[in-house]
Amino acid sequence: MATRIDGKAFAASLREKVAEGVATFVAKAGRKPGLAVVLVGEDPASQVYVRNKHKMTVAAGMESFEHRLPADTSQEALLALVDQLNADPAVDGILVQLPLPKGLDENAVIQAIDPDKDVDGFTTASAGRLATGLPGFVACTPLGCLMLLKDQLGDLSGKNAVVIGRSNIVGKPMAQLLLQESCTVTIAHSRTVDLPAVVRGADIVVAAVGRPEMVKGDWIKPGATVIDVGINRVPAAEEGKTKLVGDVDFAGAEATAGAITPVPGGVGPMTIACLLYNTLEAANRREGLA
Ligand SMILES: NC(=O)C1=CN([C@@H]2O[C@H](COP(=O)(O)OP(=O)(O)OC[C@H]3O[C@@H](n4cnc5c(N)ncnc54)[C@H](OP(=O)(O)O)[C@@H]3O)[C@@H](O)[C@H]2O)C=CC1
Ligand SMILES: Nc1nc(=O)c2c([nH]1)NC[C@@H]1CN(c3ccc(C(=O)N[C@@H](CCC(=O)O)C(=O)O)cc3)C=[N+]21
Repeated sequence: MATRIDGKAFAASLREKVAEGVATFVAKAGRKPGLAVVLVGEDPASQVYVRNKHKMTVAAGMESFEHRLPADTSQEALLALVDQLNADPAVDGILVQLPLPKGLDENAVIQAIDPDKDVDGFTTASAGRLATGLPGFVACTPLGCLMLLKDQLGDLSGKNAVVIGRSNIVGKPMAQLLLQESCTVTIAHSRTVDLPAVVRGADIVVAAVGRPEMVKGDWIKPGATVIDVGINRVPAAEEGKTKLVGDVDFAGAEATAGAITPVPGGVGPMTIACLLYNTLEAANRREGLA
C-alpha cells in the first residue's frame, strides 16, 4: 500500500517558511512584498481560487492587490493594467488568472508581464530561462510537484520519469525540472502509442492530462512515485452533488505505487504555496536581497 503524500500539510509548512522570509524582508526593505492578482470575468472556479490566493497572501504577511475586471474588458484596457502593475514599485509579483474570457488574447496579455514579476512563470522569458538553466521563475504547479518529489525521494538522479501532458504551464516545465534533476525524462501526450507500457517503465509518474482517472492502477510499476496534477470535477454518488478527482485512478494506483498524491489535498495546495514562495523571491531579487 502506497504512502499518501500530504500536499496540504507540506504546503502549510512551506507557507510558514515563506511567512518567516516575509518578516525578514519587511525588516530589511521597510515594506511588504506585494502580489497583484488580475481576475477578468465571473468564472466561478477562478473566483474561488482568487479568493484563496488573497487570503493566503495576507496570511503570509504580504500585500495583496486584487483587480477584478468585467468580462467585457477590452484587450487594450487589460494590457494597460498590466503595464501599470509592471511600473508599480509596490508590486513584486503579477498573476493574471486564466482562462481569460473569450475575445481576449491570453498569450499577448501573459507576454506583457515583466519577467522579473512573472511569479506564475508563464512568460516565454521564464520558460526560456528554465530551459537554459538561468535564474527565473518556475511555474507554481510543476515547482510544487518537484518539491513533493524531492521530499519523498531525495536525489532523483537516474530515475525514469514519465510526464503525461505537454502543456506550457504544467507538462513542459515539469519535464524541464526533472531533466535538471538528472532524471531520464519521457513526455507522453495524446499521440503516444501504448501509454500503459510507457508508464510501466516509470519510477516517477506525473499525470497532467485533464481526464478523470485515466491512469489505471495496473499501469503503475510497483513502488513508483505518482504525482497527480489533475483537477477534474465529476458527478458524485449522491444525486446533484459533484466531487474532485485526479487524472489517476487513486484506489487502483494506491495498491501498487510506493507513494502517491491524493486529489484534493495533493498538488493543488502546493500551487498557491509556491506562488507565495515565488513572490517572496521576486521581492528579494528586486531589493537586491536574494
Ligand atoms: N493542481 C493545480 O494547481 C493545477 C491543476 N491543473 C490540472 O492539470 C490537468 C492538466 O492541465 P493542463 O496541462 O493545463 O491541460 P491541457 O489541456 O493544456 O493539456 C493536457 C495534456 O494532456 C494530453 N492528453 C490529453 N488526452 C490524453 C490522452 N488520452 N493520453 C495522453 N495524453 C493526453 C494532451 O495532449 P496533446 O498535447 O497531444 O493534446 C495535453 O498535452 C487538468 O486536470 C488541470 O485541471 C492545471 C493547472 C494547475
Ligand atoms: N494564472 C494562473 N495561474 C494558476 O496557477 C492557475 C490559473 N491561472 N488558473 C487555474 C489553475 C488551477 N489552479 C489551482 C490552484 C489551486 C488548486 C487547489 O488548491 N486545489 C485544492 C482543492 C480546491 C477545491 O476544493 O476546489 C486541492 O487540490 O486540494 C487547484 C488548482 C491554479 N491555476
